[in-house]
Amino acid sequence: MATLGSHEQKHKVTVVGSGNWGSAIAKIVAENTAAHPDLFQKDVQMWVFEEEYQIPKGSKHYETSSKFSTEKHKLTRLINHFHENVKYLPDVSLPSNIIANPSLQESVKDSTILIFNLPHQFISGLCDQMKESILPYARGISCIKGVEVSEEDISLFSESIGEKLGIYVGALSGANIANEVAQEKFCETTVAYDPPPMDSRNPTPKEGRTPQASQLDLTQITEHKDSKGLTSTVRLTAQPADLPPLDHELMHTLFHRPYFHVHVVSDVAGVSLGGALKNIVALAAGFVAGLEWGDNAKAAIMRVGLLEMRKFGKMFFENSVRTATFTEESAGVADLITSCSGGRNFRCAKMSVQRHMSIAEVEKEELNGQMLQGTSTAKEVYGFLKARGKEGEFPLLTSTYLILQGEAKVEDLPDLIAKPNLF
Ligand SMILES: NC(=O)c1ccc[n+]([C@@H]2O[C@H](COP(=O)([O-])OP(=O)(O)OC[C@H]3O[C@@H](n4cnc5c(N)ncnc54)[C@H](O)[C@@H]3O)[C@@H](O)[C@H]2O)c1
Ligand SMILES: O=P(O)(O)OC[C@H](O)CO
Repeated sequence: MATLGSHEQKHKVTVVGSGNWGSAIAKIVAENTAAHPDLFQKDVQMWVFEEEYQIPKGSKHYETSSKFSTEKHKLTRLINHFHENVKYLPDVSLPSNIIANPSLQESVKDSTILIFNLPHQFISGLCDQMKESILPYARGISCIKGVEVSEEDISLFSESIGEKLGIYVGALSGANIANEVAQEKFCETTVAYDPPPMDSRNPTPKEGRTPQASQLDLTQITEHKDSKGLTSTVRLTAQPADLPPLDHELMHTLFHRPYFHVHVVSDVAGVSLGGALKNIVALAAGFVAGLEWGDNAKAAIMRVGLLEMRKFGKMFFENSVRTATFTEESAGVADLITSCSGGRNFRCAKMSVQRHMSIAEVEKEELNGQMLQGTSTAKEVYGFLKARGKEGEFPLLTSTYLILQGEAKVEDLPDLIAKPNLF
């Protein structure tokens, strides 16, 4: 338990996102804010992308609550009434101090800790919508497993969210299938948090805002090495001294549970890349499982996949990534193993081969609104590699994308990964 002394102010926590993992993480942090009233405000805001939902026949609430089972209701209303995310994390009780909120601006207001947890394709637009509503000294953690890619560049979501919002953002990733975590089955995770040091001798007001006097003193330009090793200047606002310091110990206190063991590290690039790239490898593992090639074939895919993940980190994030993260942390090899065993990417890829259906059709049929991240990440990473003529150096990542596109066959995977020059 953290003993951080007594502080006048407490951290307010918001989870931006309420899907399968968003709801499970909200459960964890709400348990911890309730357990540590010296550090945190008890209530946790959870921003919900509002939709109408009808309790399905067969669900336990269908029999007991006729008011809600006969027609559609707003998902926020259902979550706050039943203390359960009936659509995205059904049959798991959520603590009553989680407040489902359909207003993004309202839910992030006054929060000192923002946890970003939603499918990666939506985050950029949401940052624009919340920019003016957040505290300048908020800090963030991205639980998003993906990378932001264009043909010109690749960046970590922690960094791109941080740049858009003008705050520091770390990352959380690990071998964490949400349903298992929510049922409080033991697992580990990795939190990466490494904010640039603030120099209290050099305060600089933040442009474009009208800061209050206390903020004026705390905002400054600080030198920072980004995940590509480039030194840039960032404007950061220090948190007020009467808030508990947001350091590794506090991060541990916020996320650690008896069933959810947290290791806090500084390698944001390694933790983020592990979470993003393993989703592509899990698709490939699902493809060979769909052909019933057995565990040895899957192990071969995972071995090659892990090597390509490490190589990708070395090649494009050489100055920041700690390659041992891929083999030593939950966010690396452990996540790869669990994702290639029971993850959604693995399961849907396997079903697509078995049923001779596209993976998008399987996703729609099986996931009830949850979203695969591997398919879009495979496309984005392929585009990035191809623009650099590097696709042959990552034969597994490349062939997985070509299989998704119908341009290669699963049966050819052994040859494709053995002879990279085929690309
Ligand atoms: N589910 C898991 O087991 C798991 C575990 C660890 C990490 N992750 C990662 O966590 C992240 C979030 O995944 P998840 O499982 O919570 O999501 P999910 O797959 O359950 O996605 C559904 C969510 O997307 C939201 N959504 C739909 N349309 C939207 C829109 N237009 N704008 C904003 N939101 C919209 C829905 O409201 C819902 O909350 C992903 O990066 C994923 O890879 C997932
Ligand atoms: O279900 P997936 O494939 O999105 O994977 C879930 C988690 O990332 C596993 O750690």
